[in-house]
Amino acid sequence: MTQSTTVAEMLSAAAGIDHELVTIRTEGDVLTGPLAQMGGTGVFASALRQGLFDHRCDVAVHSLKDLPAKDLEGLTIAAVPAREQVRDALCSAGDLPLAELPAGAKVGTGSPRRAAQLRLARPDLDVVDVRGNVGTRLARVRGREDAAETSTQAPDSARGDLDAVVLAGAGLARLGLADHISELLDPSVMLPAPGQGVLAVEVRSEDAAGAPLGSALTAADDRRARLETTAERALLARLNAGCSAPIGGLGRLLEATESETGSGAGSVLRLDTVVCSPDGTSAQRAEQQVELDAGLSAEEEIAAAAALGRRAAEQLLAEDTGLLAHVVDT
Ligand SMILES: NCc1[nH]cc(CCC(=O)O)c1CC(=O)O
Repeated sequence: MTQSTTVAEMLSAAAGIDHELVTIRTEGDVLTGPLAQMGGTGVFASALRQGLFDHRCDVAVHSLKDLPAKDLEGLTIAAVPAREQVRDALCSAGDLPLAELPAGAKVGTGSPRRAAQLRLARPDLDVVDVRGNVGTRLARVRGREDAAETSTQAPDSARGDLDAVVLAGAGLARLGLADHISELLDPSVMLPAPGQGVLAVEVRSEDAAGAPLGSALTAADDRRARLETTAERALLARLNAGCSAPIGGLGRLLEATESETGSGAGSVLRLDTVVCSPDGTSAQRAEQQVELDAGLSAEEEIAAAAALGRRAAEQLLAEDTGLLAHVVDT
């Protein structure tokens, strides 16, 4: 609701039109139990997409990370606004960083990707499955019991029973809860999910260009976020993996002045990836980059970003350590 309000206000101001917020409950909101066992991708996205097809709404606002990596006929991701905080955040009792959590500390996450990387970094931790919205998860941390929204008070048994939780920094930032962050985890320790921290504004394809929304959508699209997430999602698509797979991927656009290639005025798009065994005992990594020539058109840049994601996937598949077979349908 917070994300959708932000996007609705931005689009309606840019297009000079009114808007109405349409609330759609998704399976991901309603079903309980581990997210990883909910039958794969789309638990947050499918109901919103049906709302577009049914004309119950004209614009759907997703967390890009929750959208299946393959395009859906008839719908277009017409805008990818600028990325929020991309890192995962540790929220701990006493504000301890990950390295200083006591041995055996109970750390909550519902994400196989976060669980596996936590175990890789700290095999001694007790990683606990948690669900619920951000406030409910924060309230599981000792000393942060008051973080739960009053409307969603969890039972006492599920409050203050953990030493820490790991949540997306972006979600905390968007909800004004960033002061609960004890440490933003470095991507060398915890690679975020492909698409993390980025919203996807989806419309029926025939509405993507032209009045009244076309130019407002174009203005809302951020080149950096578009390129980085195109590479990240191409990785997932090529691996046939969804957001519940223990796979991290982070694209980074390094502008000409920051990139170390020293050639031309182009920028460099870099993609770091990790595939983890679900138990967090092993991991496979691939790093790839591509130079984006200053003369490329927007379409050519996007095609190069998608090729980068596929190349990283091919590298992971070629190395064939046996790990991928456990986490995706290859
Ligand atoms: N899977 C749920 C989900 N989808 C997007 C976010 C966070 C916001 C974002 O990454 O944009 C979250 C919650 C979380 O991961 O803690």
